[in-house]
This record gives sequence, C-alpha cells and structure tokens, in this order.
Amino acid sequence: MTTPPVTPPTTKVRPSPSPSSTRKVREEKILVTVRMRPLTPREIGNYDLCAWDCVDENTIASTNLARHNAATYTFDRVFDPSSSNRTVYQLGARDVALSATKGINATIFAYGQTSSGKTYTMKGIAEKCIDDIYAYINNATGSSFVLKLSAIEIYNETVVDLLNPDSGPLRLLDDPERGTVVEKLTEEVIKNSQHLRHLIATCEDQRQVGETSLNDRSSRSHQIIRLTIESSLHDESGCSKALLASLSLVDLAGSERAAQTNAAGARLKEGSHINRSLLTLTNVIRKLSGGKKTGHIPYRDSKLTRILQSSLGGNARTAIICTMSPALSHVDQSRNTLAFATSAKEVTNTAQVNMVVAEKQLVKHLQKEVSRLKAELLSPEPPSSECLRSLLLEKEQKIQQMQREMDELKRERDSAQSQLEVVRKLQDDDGLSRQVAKRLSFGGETVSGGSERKTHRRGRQSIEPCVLRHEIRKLEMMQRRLGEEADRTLDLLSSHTSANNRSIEKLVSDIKNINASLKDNISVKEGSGSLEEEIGRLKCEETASLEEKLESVRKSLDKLVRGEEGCLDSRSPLKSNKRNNNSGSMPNFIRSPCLKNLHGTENMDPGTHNSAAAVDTFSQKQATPHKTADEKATPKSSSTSKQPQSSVSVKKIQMMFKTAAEDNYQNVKAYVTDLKERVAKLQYQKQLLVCQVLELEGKNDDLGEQSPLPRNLVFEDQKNQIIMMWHLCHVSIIHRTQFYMLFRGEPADDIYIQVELRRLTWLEQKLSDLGNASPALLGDEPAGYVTSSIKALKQEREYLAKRVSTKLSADEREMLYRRWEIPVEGGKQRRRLQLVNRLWTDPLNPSHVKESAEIVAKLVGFCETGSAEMFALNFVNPSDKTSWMRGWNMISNLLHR
Ligand SMILES: Nc1ncnc2c1ncn2[C@@H]1O[C@H](COP(=O)(O)OP(=O)(O)OP(=O)(O)O)[C@@H](O)[C@H]1O
Repeated sequence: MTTPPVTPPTTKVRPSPSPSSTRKVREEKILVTVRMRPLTPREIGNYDLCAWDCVDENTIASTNLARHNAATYTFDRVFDPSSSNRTVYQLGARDVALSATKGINATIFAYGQTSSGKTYTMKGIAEKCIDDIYAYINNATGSSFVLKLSAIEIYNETVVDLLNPDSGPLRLLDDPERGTVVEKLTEEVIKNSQHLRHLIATCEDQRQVGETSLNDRSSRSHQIIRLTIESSLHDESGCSKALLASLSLVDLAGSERAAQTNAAGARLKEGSHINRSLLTLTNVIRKLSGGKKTGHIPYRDSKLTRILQSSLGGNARTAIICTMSPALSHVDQSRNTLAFATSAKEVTNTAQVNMVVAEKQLVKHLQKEVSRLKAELLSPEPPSSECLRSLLLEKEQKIQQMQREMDELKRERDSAQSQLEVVRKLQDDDGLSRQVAKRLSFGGETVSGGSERKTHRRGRQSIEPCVLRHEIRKLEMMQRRLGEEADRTLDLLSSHTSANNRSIEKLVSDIKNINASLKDNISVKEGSGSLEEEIGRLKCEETASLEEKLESVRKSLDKLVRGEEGCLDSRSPLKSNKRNNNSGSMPNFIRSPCLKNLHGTENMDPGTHNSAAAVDTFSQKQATPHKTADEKATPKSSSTSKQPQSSVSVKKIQMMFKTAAEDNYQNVKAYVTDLKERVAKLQYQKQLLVCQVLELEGKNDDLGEQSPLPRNLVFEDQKNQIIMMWHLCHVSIIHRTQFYMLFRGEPADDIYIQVELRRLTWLEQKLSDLGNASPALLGDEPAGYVTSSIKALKQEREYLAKRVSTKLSADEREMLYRRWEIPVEGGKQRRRLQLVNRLWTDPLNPSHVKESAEIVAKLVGFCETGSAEMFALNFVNPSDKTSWMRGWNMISNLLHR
C-alpha cells in the first residue's frame, strides 16, 4: 500500500497566525485507562496471589488484602487480564491516535512498573495505529499526506537517535515556534505502511541491543516514536492549506524508579540511580492535576517532560495506559501506578487543530494585520467613557476576587494555627501525646521517605536518632530557603515601587529579621549534639516566632493590598461612594506606579514639590496616631485636588491600569500564596517530627511498661504481620509451623516475636532493595537470593509430600484431599504433592494458616514443646548466601533428627 501523491513541502510551513477565535481549542481531560496483565508463569510458580480484581469496566479493587489496606479506583476504562491488545487499542487509544490525521497532536503513553506489560501493550498499539492511519489515508480523497518518523530513546538523561544511533547524544533546543526540538534528529519520510513497520521494528531492535549490552537498560529508558502527519488541501489559487500534527507513542521506563525516588526524597541513598525524567513526569502530572496551569510546572527539569511538554496539559490529546501486575508481591508498585493514574485523570489538555499556511499566504496575512494595527494607532478617537467604565469594572472584580482569596488564605492559616495549638496541648499531656504520635507517624507521610515507608506499613520499627537529626537539619535548610525566597520576591516587589515607601521598608526589615533568626538556627554545627539536645531544641524552637514574623509580613501585604484597592477606588466612579473611608488613604507600592505616572513632568502640578515627597508626607500623616485639629479639619478635597487627575489623558490612565496594577496584583498574590504554602508545609512537617520524637521518647521511657493496647490485640496484629512476611519472603513452611505452634502470645514470647518481626522486616526490605536496584530481576529472572529461597521451599514441600503417606492414615489423607479439594486424577504421588503445595499459600486466611500449621506439624512430628531458642536467628546480609541460608539448615537438621 502506498501513500497517495506525496507533496514535498515547497515552501516553509509555519503555524497559522490566524486569530485564535478562528481556531477551535478543545479542552479535555487525559484519557486514563488501566491494564492488568495475567500472572506470569514465574509468579504462579512462586505461589503469588492476585491482589486486584477488575470489578467492572471502570473499576479496579484490591482483593486478598487486609481491610485497612483495601482500596477501589475508577478510571475511564479498566482492562482485565483477558483483554487483548485490540480491545485496549480500540477503547483506550484509537480515538486519540486518529486525531493526528485531523491536525491534532496526539500522544499515547504506557506507564507502569517494570515487567507490567508496557512494551507488550505499546507494540500492540503501534501495530493497530499503522493499520488505522493507512486505512484513513487511503479513504481520504482530495488530500495528500506526508508522513515522517523519528524515534528517540532517553537513557540517563541522554537522548539517542534510534534511527541513527551512531550520531551520539543529541541536544535539545528551544524553538520559538515549535517548542523543544531535538537537534539533528533523523526524520525519515515514510513511503508506505511496510516501510513504517520496518522502521519501527528497527527502533525496537536498537533498543534490544541496548538491553543486552547494558543489562536492564530497556526498563530504565524511555522510548518515544513520533509520527508526523502533514495533510495538504490545494485550492484553485495554487495556495495550499495544510494540517500538521504528530502522534507520539511513548514507552516509559519502569515506574518503580519514580516511586523509589519519591519515597526516599532528599534522603536518597548514595549510589542509587535517579531517573530524573520519570520523577519529573510524576511531579508535572501531580502539579497539573491540582488544576495549576499558571504556576510553575517543572517541565524543564527533565528531557522527557521538555520533549513531551505539549502532551502534558498543552496542545495535544493524550491517552495514558497504566499497566500493572496483579501479583500480591507487587502490590505496593501497583498502588503507586494507580495513584499516578488517579492524578493523571485530572489533567486537562487544550488541543487545537494545527493549521499551517504557505509562506506567500503568511506574508499576505501579516501585511493585512500590520495595516489594521497602523490604522488603529493613528485613530485619534479616545477610548469612550463606556470603555473606561468597563475596564474599571473589570479591575474592581479582580480586586474583589483577590480579597476573597486573601480571606480564604487567612482562614486556612488560622485553621493550621489552631491545629498546631492542639498538637502543642497534646504534647503537654503525656498519655494523649503518644496516641497522637502513633496516629500521625503511622498514618500519614513523614518528612522523609524510604525507610519510614516501612515504618508506616509495619508500624513496628523504631526511628534512629541520626535519622531524626537529619530530618531536623532538612527542616532548617527548608526554612533557610524560605527566607531566601522571601528576599528575592521582595526585591522583585520593591523594583515596582518608589524607594521611599515605608510599607516596603518595613516588609524588608521583617523579612531580614526572619532570615537572621533562621540563620541563627542553622548555625548549629551539622552532626553535633545528642538526640536529646535536638529534641529540646526542636521543642523550644521558635515556630511561633517564625509565624509571628510571617504574620507581620502578611499584615504588611494586607495593607498593601488594601492600599491598592484604595488606589483604584479613588478613581472609580462606581465604588468611591461605598468605600471612601479607606480610599486613597494609604501610600503603597501598588499605588506608586500610578503616582509616578500621574506626577510625570508634563502633568506636574506646580504646587506639588515632587511625587516622592508627596508620598512621604502622606505616609507620615498615616503613621501619626493622633491628628491635630487642623489636620482633621483639612478638607479631603484639598489633598485630592493636588492630584493631577483631571489633566491626565485617558490613554495614560489606561496604561496605568494595564501595567502597574496588574503586575502588582499578581506579585502580591503569588507572594502571599507561596508564603502560606511553605509555612503550612513546614508546620505540618514539624508536627510529624515532634510526634515521632515523642513516640521515640515514649518507647525509650516505657520499654517494659504495659502496652496501651490489650496484649492479645497486639499479638494478633504482630502475628498477622509475621505470617504475611513469611509469605513474601518465601520462608520455610516448617519454620513457620514451628513458630506458629510455639508462640501463642505469652509474655515470655515477646522477645521471640520481636526478633522474628525485625528479622523479617529487615529481610523483606533487603529483598525489595535488591529487586528495586535491578528491576529486571523482578520480571522473569528473579534475584538469585529469592531463587535459592524458592528452590529450598520447593524441596521442602517435596520432602513433606513424601511424608504424607507415612505420617497420615489413609482416612486422614482422604479427609484432607476432600477438604482441600485435591482432584482424584493424577495418581497418589501427585495428589500428595498437590496437598502439600497448597499449604501456607493464603496468608490472609487465619483458618487456612491454622490448618496448614497443624498438617505440617503432623507431617514433621512437631509437638508444642519445642525449644524457643532455635528461633534466635541472626541478621545477616542476603549477599552472603551461605550464612543467609543457615536458618534453613537449622530447620532441615530438625527434620533429620
Ligand atoms: N497483557 C498481557 N498478556 C500476556 N502477557 C503479557 C501481558 N503484558 C505483559 N505480558 C508479558 O509480561 C512480560 C513483561 O512484559 P513487558 O516486557 O511488556 O513489560 P514492561 O513493562 O515493558 O517491562 P520493562 O519496563 O522492564 O521494559 C513479557 O513476557 C510479556 O509478554
């Protein structure tokens, strides 16, 4: 199949400069779907359970999880493991992909942890896209199409041309018209669909070569295949009109890296690799999903987000297919994927048809536009009073809206303050404070990430003093940054105003004070001081003082904003009656530009000395608490009469509103919002930290004291955690059985339970670190340590299966086969193995666990009077395989007694 007449671009094409009203802008949310792949043979072999269920075509829910971990998510579409690539394409990508044939940019992403099926899905999507695009082209009459393909891979923030890998790393350039472009990127003109398929396969191969030469490179690199479609329509005059759009197919790196980086935050372990692009992608999505499009979106923080900027909240239609494994062992990663998908659902794009015109047409259009503007400029007609009135009205509305936002911010701040008060009070009350500490430190996110993540989940690990010290340092750093930021913002504000403004001076000195006090705090030497000192310092730290200072800054800002209102009010025919008490009564930086304009030389009132002096006198009056009778008697009109209002041209007033007021509103608003956000964040983090410190103190003080929870509840909770971790770490089922039978929650068992919990938590962390450090190992090639463990578990099951015939009577065997639904087919040996293979496979089902333990105990001949000391296992590094397996040897020795 060949493309109909290809028209090589004879003239350079540019985006159409036609007025926006003639270009249709389409606002729509990103299409977000989730695809759950089947369990892999490896996962099945590891007795992994399904942790998720596709409840209906939009909903996915956790299953097999404890109730407090249960969750339900809804998306535009959810694809269960039986869904084919065709279904996923048709319902999750087709509509978006085909937009590219109609001049609208389109992007399809696959996001998910490694081995969740991203590449599998994107290959299917690419295939189906090619079919559909060529079907469309073949049916379109009167148009000609030019298709071009480019492909890149981003690995370690290096961009490589997949169509010309020898070209080495490529640079990104900022093109004023096209946005970010990859310099010297090969773009192949496509001859036909076979050619396109061949080129895409070449890119895949290229990626595969990378994979073999550098281990798990594919799971760490992002691949972007971009198909550019230009469709041209020729009219009789010979001018051509064209639509130009691109379809980007993006296969992202395994998302566990983003999650890992997020979790660890600034405390990321040395040496671990950060995939900046993925982290930035999640940040960008998170910010955009908060409805922020005007604030700073960190597109420029990574190459991936720079290249795909238009696809994330910009001029494109976007579909994201989130892929996930159903396995219980990947439940955390799947949750991260679903959280990402949930954020992505909220992102809105503004796609539009990209019209391009030939140069001749463009020149014509621009000439017309120039003449129109010239005519407008030469027009002597001043703006009508109606026009002025509407301008004022608009400004007034802006002010009111800003006022409402300020009130809202104040309310939020007050509520944050009262929460802080509550926490402080709770600190005074020992008993209560510990409960709060528990709730806060186990329930929510802490300042730090990585290791605390486990603490939250298990709720059992203590926090190391050095960790807390580090957290405190981090808070201090953040405080310092806040101060610096405030300084910078203030400089910016000051640049808009007259130098003699007292309010600004006060603001400057307030912020300098804050900075000085912050620097004092930071002057404590890094690493010095004990934890107690840190806690003492933290407790008596002047949060309140920082707050007071910021409050003072805020008040200054409030004054400025009120002054701004006055500035406008004094000129507003609509508002001056309502608010003439305040109007024009405050010298301020918002007003200053107005005054500057008004007191310009051509409009200078001969009776006025100069504008700065006028402002100064005015501010002095304001500062004087008791006015003299004369001053009071001074008619208001006399001061306002000095304003050269009447002599100012309408155009100047317009200019004044357009520039000075607008700039100042935005600056004040952004500044206040930023301060508020940062203070709230710091307060929250401090609360968490204080609570953690309290908890630590409580643990240290009360070691041996009675737990606030009844013993049996604590034991049940710990037992369930242990059982789940046995399962996740593939621990010997004989070990599980003996432990389960021996320890029933007596006070003397505590130490063994604590040791087992710590051992398993550590082991699980270690295994997950190993897996995260080398994501390919989580796929079809699990880590050697895990493999050894699983192998040992299998051997143990085979061993136990042999004992079924000797240790159980025929009746007992039959009864068990019936109870455990072991099919009759397959012979005795097979049935025995099937029975044993089912033991200890459902950690969340207490009766299953109990029965499993009873059967294993019977098979091995355990009685409940075993020696507890055998459980004093060592903490060894799994890299030391032999010592790590020693626990196994102990168990197998038991078997051969
Ligand atoms: N929907 C599915 N149905 C059947 N098998 C699947 C499905 N999705 C993925 N697989 C299989 O799972 C394995 C991993 O898939 P794939 O390589 O696509 O994962 P990935 O997310 O791209 O991994 P990586 O990030 O490491 O590149 C492959 O063997 C693939 O064939």
